[in-house]
This record gives sequence, C-alpha cells and structure tokens, in this order.
Amino acid sequence: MRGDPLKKSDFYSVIPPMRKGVVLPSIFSTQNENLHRMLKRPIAAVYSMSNLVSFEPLVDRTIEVFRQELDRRFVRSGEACDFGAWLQYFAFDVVGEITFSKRLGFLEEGHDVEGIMASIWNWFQYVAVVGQIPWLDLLWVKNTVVSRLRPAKWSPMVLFANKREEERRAVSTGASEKGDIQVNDRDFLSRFQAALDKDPSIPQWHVPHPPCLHGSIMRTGYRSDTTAIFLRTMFHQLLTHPSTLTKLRAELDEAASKGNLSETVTWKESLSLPYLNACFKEAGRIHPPFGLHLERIVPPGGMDVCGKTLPAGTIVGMNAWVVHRDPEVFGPDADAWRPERWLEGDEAYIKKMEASLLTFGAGHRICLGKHISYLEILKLVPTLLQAYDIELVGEASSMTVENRWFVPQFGFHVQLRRRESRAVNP
Ligand code: HEM
Repeated sequence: MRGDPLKKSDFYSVIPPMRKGVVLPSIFSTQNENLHRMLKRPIAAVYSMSNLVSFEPLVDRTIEVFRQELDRRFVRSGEACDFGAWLQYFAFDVVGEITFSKRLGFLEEGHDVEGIMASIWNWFQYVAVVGQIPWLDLLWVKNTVVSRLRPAKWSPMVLFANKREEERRAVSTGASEKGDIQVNDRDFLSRFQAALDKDPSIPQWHVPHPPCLHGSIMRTGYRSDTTAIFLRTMFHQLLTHPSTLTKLRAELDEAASKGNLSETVTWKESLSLPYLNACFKEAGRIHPPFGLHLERIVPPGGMDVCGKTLPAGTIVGMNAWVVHRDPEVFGPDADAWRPERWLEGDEAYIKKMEASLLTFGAGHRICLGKHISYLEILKLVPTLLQAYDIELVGEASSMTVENRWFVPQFGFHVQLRRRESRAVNP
C-alpha cells in the first residue's frame, strides 16, 4: 500500500450544488485534497471530543422538548406514534440547536417543516443514481450554462441558516439587542465564524458568499438523517429482540436505583453503561446508515490490494454493509443482532471488530461529526427508555428499508406509555 491518501471518486462530484455556474464544495464532498486540508484545519477542533461536552446543554434542550411533545401528542391520547418520523424530527432539531442555538421547529410543528426532509430525500435519490454515472450530472445540474440561467433558489435550510447569520450580524453591529435573539457563544455557528475570522487562508469564495458558508454548515446538518437512521435501528432492534431490551432496561434500572442516572441521561453517565454502548456499536454494525461503497481512486503508480495489482485510476471502495457481515471478523452469527459480541472475548478480538467498523468511515476522511452523533444517541436512547414503555405497533416486518445512498427505514410505529415512576409532562 502507498502512503498517500486515496482521493474520493467522481461519485462525490455529484453531491455539491452549483449556483450561478459555481460549484459550492464542502469538506465532505471535495475531491481536492489540498482544499480538504484547508477547509478542515480551522474547524476540526470544533468537532473534537473535548469540545463535545459544551454542546450537551443544547442537546438537553431538544430532548426536553421531544419528551414534552411525545407526552402531549401520544402518551395522553394513547394514539400510535410514527416513531421513525419523530426520531428524525428530533435529529433535525438538535442540529439546529447545536448549530444556531435555534431548532428548525420540527418537534413543535410535528411535521416536515417547509418540505426540508422531502427535498433532502429527493437529493439523496439523485446522488444514489447519478453518482453511478457522474458525467450525467454535467449535462444538467452541473451544466454551467444551464446553471447561470436557472434562478438561484436556495433550499429552506440554507435560508434558515442565512437568517440566523443575519441576526448575529445585526447584534454585532448594534442594530439589534442581543436579548431578542438566543445566541450561545459555544454553538457551531459562533465557533465556525471565530475559526474563519482567525484564519485568513480560508478560500475567498467562502467570504463573499455567506450562503455558501452557511449552506456548507447546513449540508453538514444533513447528517441528521444518518443519526435518525441510527436511532431507528437501535430502537427497532431492541423492540424486536426483547431479551436485549430487557438486559438494557435492567442496566438502566440498576444505575437509576443507585442514583447514577439522571432523568435526562448525561454524557458521562451514558459512558458507564456497557450494554448501552454495546447496543450502539451493534446498531452501527448491523445497519450502517451509508448503503453504497465509500469510493476512492487508485493513485498514479497503481496499488496492490489483496495480492492483485490495480492500475492507476481504478475506482475501489468498501461497503460497510458487506464488511460488517464478515463472519471471519464478527463471528458465524454476523447477520444477527447480538450486542453481547462487544462484551465477550478477549481485548484483541474486540479491537479487531472495532477496527473493522466502517459506520463512520475510516482514515483521514473519517466522519468529523461522529462524536456529536455519539452524544445525541447515547443520551437519547436511555432517556426515552427510562421514561417510556415502548411497544411496536404491527409486525416487525412492516418497517421497510430503502437504499438511497443513505438507508432510511419507513413505517416504524409504536405505542408509548409512561413508565410508572415517571410523571407525564404537563
Ligand atoms: C450516525 C450518524 C453519522 C454517520 C453514520 C456518519 C457517517 C459518515 C461517514 C461514513 C463519513 C465518511 C464518508 C466517506 O468516506 O466518503 C462521514 C463523513 C463526514 N461526516 Fe458524518 N456521519 C454521521 C453524523 C455526522 C454529523 C452529526 C456530522 C456533523 C455535525 C457529520 C459530519 C461529517 C463530515 C464533515 C464528514 C466529512 C469528513 C472529511 O471528509 O474530512 N457526520 N460521515
């Protein structure tokens, strides 16, 4: 193997939008390694584990609203809940809260605000198909002539981002009172802005185009879809494998009885729950949110892979759905949901499994936001399990799965009841 990182393939060239003939690249999609380095350097620290805890109060705020809405709409009325959709509302609102100190409003509204989710699904479908034949993209979406003629239409998410940015500018220039606007100096927007202000090497195209900057932040927000898929997997697997749910509940109840579990579970508490953490790893293994290969290009000079020499320019890739089912790594029951696999066996075996997980990618382009996802998921799952008895409505098979590059689930309905010891929110 060569030392240089492999570049991303043309699949990724389909992902960024084009506005008025200009492609708006992002740290996720760029194929240019120099640009990637330039974009990553100032913001990598914002995503770091040490910064994570400062986002916790923002996640807590959204969890509280989520619980209130579940109580109000489903617990008191006894109506079935489209849990899959509500987990997604949560994941979107938490990104709004972390990024802008303001939720997008999915939880309060109880539906897909301004068709944001639908527009993202359409985009995923486009990328999944056209990404296989990237030159097709040049004919329409990335056609510079067509793009210049097309009216510049920003997605509702980018407009939302721009509004928040304008509000902050108004505060900083004294045109508006800070009290009118909820600003948390530690949210993503404040931290990104501070990082950009400090680093003059940021490409100039970012500066005169705030929509580009904030659009890029919001495209990061699209990762809330992956978090929603992850949450659905975890709850659905637990509900359809009751022995594992019983074990997890026993772990939570024991911690609560010793006074080691808050009503809204803290990040620190969640780390001391081994079975919860095993369920987390197993969920990422059994249903990784990315359903297509993570494609890369063989560099000049070629590359040896498993004894075969591949010429320069060959597209190679690994698919987490395939890698995660390898019985040589994960055991003969690799197709089964069994969180226990992460708790048994020697340390070397567990390390080997961990090193083989591609849930968040691998190498220098590994997911930057993975710690944020850990934070959201490892807090929300035990908090809801403590608060509610959750029962699947209909057959386990009534939930369907579709591969649109991401692999979302549909038709996950549950009945929610408050657990005896917990009061219903007013
Ligand atoms: C369960 C949730 C998530 C999963 C499964 C996930 C998965 C991934 C994967 C597989 C990649 C690598 C893609 C590749 O190699 O082509 C990636 C990259 C990335 N992710 Fe995530 N992600 C999640 C959540 C998030 C969140 C919440 C954020 C931000 C707040 C985020 C930000 C990013 C960024 C910026 C990259 C590009 C990193 C780079 O190229 O340097 N992700 N993610």
